[in-house]
Amino acid sequence: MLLNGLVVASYGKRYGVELEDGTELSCVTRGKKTDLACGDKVKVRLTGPGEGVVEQLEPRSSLLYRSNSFRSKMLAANVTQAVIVLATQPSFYEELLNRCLVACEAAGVKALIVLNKCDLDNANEAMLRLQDYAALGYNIQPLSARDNVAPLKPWLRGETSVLVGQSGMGKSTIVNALLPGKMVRTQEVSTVLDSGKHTTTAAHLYHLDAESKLIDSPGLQEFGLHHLNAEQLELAFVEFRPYLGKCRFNNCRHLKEPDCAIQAAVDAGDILPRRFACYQQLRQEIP
Ligand SMILES: Nc1nc2c(ncn2[C@@H]2O[C@H](COP(=O)(O)OP(=O)(O)OP(=O)(O)O)[C@@H](O)[C@H]2O)c(=O)[nH]1
Ligand SMILES: [Zn+2]
Repeated sequence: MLLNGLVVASYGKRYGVELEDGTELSCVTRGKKTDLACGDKVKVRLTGPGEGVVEQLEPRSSLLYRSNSFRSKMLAANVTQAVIVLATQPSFYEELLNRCLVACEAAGVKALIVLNKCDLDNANEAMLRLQDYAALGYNIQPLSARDNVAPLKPWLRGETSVLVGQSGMGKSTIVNALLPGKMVRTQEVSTVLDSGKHTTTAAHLYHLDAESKLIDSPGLQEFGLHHLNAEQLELAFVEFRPYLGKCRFNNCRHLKEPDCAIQAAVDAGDILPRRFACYQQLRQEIP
């Protein structure tokens, strides 16, 4: 008999799968397949007490992943929104923010930018840096998760959100504040220590309420986008869209080609040079 399940934890080769009655099974996949992500809907077969095997994967409404030339890593499936966590200190890498935004656009997932640690005194300066992203249409929520996580809650209602961000930005603090009493990350460290593994490979899905889910993913240091093709990449820069198809060459890469409409928009001040530079760097990573 096959049971409906939701992947709520991913530890490399093992998955935590929650059944409809709320119980959680420790599951493996058939053969060498390890292509499941937190948020995946699956069908499982019980193999023993608390154990099962994943037999089927349901179609996904979205899949967020990152990749370099060697491998790709799925971050979360069936999410409606990514919450990109930045902080006033340590200062965030704008390139990583852009890579996250591009991944969201390519996956058809909304992006919310959270600027955490706004209690620190360089908050205004950091908010100013983000105004350019507000102008592009992205929502930005200032936060001081250590003091009060309430301003984040309305954004999460009714959504399946994945938290992404560099280490040290405050993701654990946010998750713990949203799920008081669970001490989520701390608990994870101790269970994983037993197996001698690092915590950083595990992602977890939590129910905030009946309609809202939150997936906590390990801290990112890099965000490769090797899985995108040239067309997906240019479309993922939202401000490029009005100019696409207007270059002299219809296969223009917007790198050094003459009569490039994107370059012209940069020169006219309609596209930010920082975003254009980021595009060019990503474009060079694509064959
Ligand atoms: N001032 C201030 N510090 C905060 C805030 N939120 C988190 N911190 C601190 O920032 C540091 C990093 O926070 P974490 O929540 O561990 O960061 P993280 O993003 O989960 O990091 P990883 O676990 O490495 O992914 C800790 O010392 C927190 O106490 C905040 O709103 N204000
Ligand atoms: Zn061009």
